[in-house]
Amino acid sequence: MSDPWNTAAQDDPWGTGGGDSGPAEDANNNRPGGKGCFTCGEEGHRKSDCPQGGAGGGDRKGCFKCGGDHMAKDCEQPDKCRRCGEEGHRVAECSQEPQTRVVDNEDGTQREIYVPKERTEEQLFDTGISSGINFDKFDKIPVRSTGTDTPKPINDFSEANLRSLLLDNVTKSGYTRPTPVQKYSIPIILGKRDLMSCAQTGSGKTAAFLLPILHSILESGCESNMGACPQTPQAVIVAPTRELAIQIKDEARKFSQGSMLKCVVAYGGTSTGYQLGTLSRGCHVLIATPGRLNDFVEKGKVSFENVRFLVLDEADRMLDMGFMPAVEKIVTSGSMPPKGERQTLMFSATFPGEIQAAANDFLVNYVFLTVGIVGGASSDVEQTVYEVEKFGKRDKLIDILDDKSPTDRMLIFVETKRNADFLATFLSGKGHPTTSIHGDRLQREREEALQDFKTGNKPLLVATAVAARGLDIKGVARVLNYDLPKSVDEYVHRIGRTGRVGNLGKAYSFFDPSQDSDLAPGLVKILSESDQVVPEFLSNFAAGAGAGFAGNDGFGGKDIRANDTEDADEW
Ligand SMILES: Nc1ncnc2c1ncn2[C@@H]1O[C@H](COP(=O)(O)OP(=O)(O)OP(=O)(O)O)[C@@H](O)[C@H]1O
Repeated sequence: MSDPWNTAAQDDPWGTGGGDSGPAEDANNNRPGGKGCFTCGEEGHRKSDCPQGGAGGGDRKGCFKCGGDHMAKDCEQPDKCRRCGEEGHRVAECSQEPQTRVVDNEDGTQREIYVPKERTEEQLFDTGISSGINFDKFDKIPVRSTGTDTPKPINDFSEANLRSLLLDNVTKSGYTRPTPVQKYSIPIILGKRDLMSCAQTGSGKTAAFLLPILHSILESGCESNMGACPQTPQAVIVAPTRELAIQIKDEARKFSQGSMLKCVVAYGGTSTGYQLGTLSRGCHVLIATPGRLNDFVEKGKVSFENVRFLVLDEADRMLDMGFMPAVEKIVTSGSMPPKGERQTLMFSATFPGEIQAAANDFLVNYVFLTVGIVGGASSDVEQTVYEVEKFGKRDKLIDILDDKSPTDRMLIFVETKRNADFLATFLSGKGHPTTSIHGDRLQREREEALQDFKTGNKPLLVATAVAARGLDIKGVARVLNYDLPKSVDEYVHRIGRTGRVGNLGKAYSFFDPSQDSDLAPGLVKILSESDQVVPEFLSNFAAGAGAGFAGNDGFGGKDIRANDTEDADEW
């Protein structure tokens, strides 16, 4: 019988179609362990380039066990498991868990095939941040929705008629009341409407889309789908970074615990074979970064034919210049139901007008929901901006560190990957246990760095923008913009890693006039809107920069549709 998950694939370490770690990881047809061409057994080329023919349609097929001129099934050598290396069974029958391993590349270098560790069910309930002293103030934040026939908000989770299993898990997560974005978004999504939802960082947007989606899928009854190929998830959630995708998957697993529902994550830098193996066991909700998602669709392992919900988390980041082509590819993929047939949901704390215009193409008759100021900073974050020139930054950082308890966690943002490593080494040398996260680190190192930071083993984390969005980490008391970002929206996301769900936090920023003067007007606006002290030097730079700033436009932001006033409710 043919095996759609390719369990006998020659280049498949987990029996599921591949195991490399880059986005196009299975495209190379590398032999296990990198030992030569599959067709002729020679090293130095791939089977697709083999002069004897091969992947390109040639009829010679070298045995993947011994390299001989016959099919593997006719080989006299015993089967050897590609996972544990033992004879007598194949990978599909192996009882050992897949593990991270290092393989040789054709060019003599090595690469790591990373298999992440799954959180246990109990650990899932341990990760969320407990609500803080200002949680009740959330209810005072003005909420506005525009669009026709907008479903009315709920005041309590019980009013949403969610499945009891979900309500139990919400209670087990420590949620007593919905946050404003949850009060409004849950009934809108349950009312089968498209939604563009904008609410401040750390205000519970993840549960706002997960709960109604999980409810709807559970209501319709979820088949196991075990072994089906392609897998046909009912919900696809796209996130801009790997760590955010993992976090959303863990939240989805947490809320659906005790049900048949399968929530699977797919992201780059990790063994595709391992991820496909997980996927092959069934998938109702797929959370993914765009590159890996498109890769799986192209490989025929995922089809969107059953998609009822498409979520773009951090929607503005998903639709900015860098991500737009990948997102368009997902949305226009042949199997994706057209807008109107699927529900499309977008969430972020920032929504610039041009991004709303782009988003318009993906939504139909949508509700535009704003909780507070579009693009506004959380008022629970105390913001301080220092004027510091490039060469004064390190001393100023040490001053700030000396002023904090050594166990307080602080997230330090820098602009370049090189500087992240450099600063982490410098701080470690000064006796401050520090780790770093950025795009040049191996995925295993990235996840280990986050874990070290979360546990407090390394209370300082130096990061590039990769950690700016969505990450929800307990006990982050302070954020420092060692280098300020280029846009004020990115500033809002960065400082939003602290001061979450009603907890208080502090954000420091080093304003270097030679680099950051264009940001001054935007910063002044953000600081003023969130009742922070605006330093005189910053006002002066802002006045000098003139009208260069085109940021948000105050409370409620603006629904870019012409009928902004139609059926507008303000609460
Ligand atoms: N109703 C609630 N009661 C208490 N805690 C909640 C509630 N809803 C969410 N939380 C917790 O609040 C924290 C922040 O939630 P979440 O990460 O969804 O925020 P967000 O709005 O998506 O933030 P960001 O814009 O930074 O991505 C999480 O730890 C979550 O578990």
